[in-house]
Amino acid sequence: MSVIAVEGLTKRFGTRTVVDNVSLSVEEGEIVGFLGPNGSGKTTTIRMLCGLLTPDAGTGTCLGHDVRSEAWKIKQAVGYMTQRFSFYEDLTIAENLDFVARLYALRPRQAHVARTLDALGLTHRRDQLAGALSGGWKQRLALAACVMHQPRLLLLDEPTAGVDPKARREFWDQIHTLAGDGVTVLVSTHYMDEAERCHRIVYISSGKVIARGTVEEVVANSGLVTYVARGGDLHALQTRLEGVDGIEQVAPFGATLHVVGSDLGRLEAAIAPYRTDPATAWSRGETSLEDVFIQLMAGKDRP
Ligand SMILES: Nc1ncnc2c1ncn2[C@@H]1O[C@H](COP(=O)(O)OP(=O)(O)OP(=O)(O)O)[C@@H](O)[C@H]1O
Repeated sequence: MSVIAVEGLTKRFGTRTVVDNVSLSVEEGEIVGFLGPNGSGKTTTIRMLCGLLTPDAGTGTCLGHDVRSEAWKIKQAVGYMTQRFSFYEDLTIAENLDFVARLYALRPRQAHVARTLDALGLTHRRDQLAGALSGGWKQRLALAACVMHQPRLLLLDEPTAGVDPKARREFWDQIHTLAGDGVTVLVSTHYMDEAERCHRIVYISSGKVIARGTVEEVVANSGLVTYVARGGDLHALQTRLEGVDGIEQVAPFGATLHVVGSDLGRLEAAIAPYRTDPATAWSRGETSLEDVFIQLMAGKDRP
């Protein structure tokens, strides 16, 4: 049985439908990335999955519990990390975890706290005040608090926002270790490198799922083709290429310019006049996940 199996989840706030007919199926041990622009409905979907919001329409289960009638069972069973983890800044790491252990009525409490500190590499910092921790260590404490009751499903809402790359890398190593032990993870993120660390991704826009699959599948299904220009005055070239028929995106990447279109023939025709400049070398490039997301976001804005 899938760990998450929901169909047609819908949520309205007033007259606005912010989650519109979302279906998701996630298997044990899978890490699924949940992506989409700000306000697209990721948090609202996650809150329906963890039993904090009742869907206006749709059915399904999380960890085998019904999302409508057994929300209280889901709340106890999942590990949910909110965008803003709140903890007591004037308590130490160990004291914060002890408090969480009380909330979940874990016994023996000290053993649960010690095991979690150890698993998350927090033992040597157990007596540090939470308020004095750097962003990365705060996130690690947040993860510790959400895994201490050993949930089989983690719902993580932008867990690494504002955290430096090294701490994000370590955080993701922890996520993969947990998944290796069979824990299932649904994680929302705006970071492309994090999307690439997921087994699968689901992209939501205006409350609707508009792309899903492995990163390779999502890139391939986008149908986008990319040329890379190198050398010469790339800034001037960018200005000239923007808005040219057949070219949908022009973006600098380091010392190169990525030129993206959705039709190879039209893209090649569009760049042909500029390929005569000997200062600039052109080659076919890999379309990036970021190119695809920019395209998906642009599509949303079209009438
Ligand atoms: N309780 C609420 N009442 C009214 N509108 C809400 C409520 N919660 C969320 N919304 C609106 O629903 C839409 C979706 O919000 P949601 O937080 O689910 O998006 P998100 O994809 O998580 O965004 P972000 O990436 O910025 O976190 C937004 O327009 C938001 O303002």
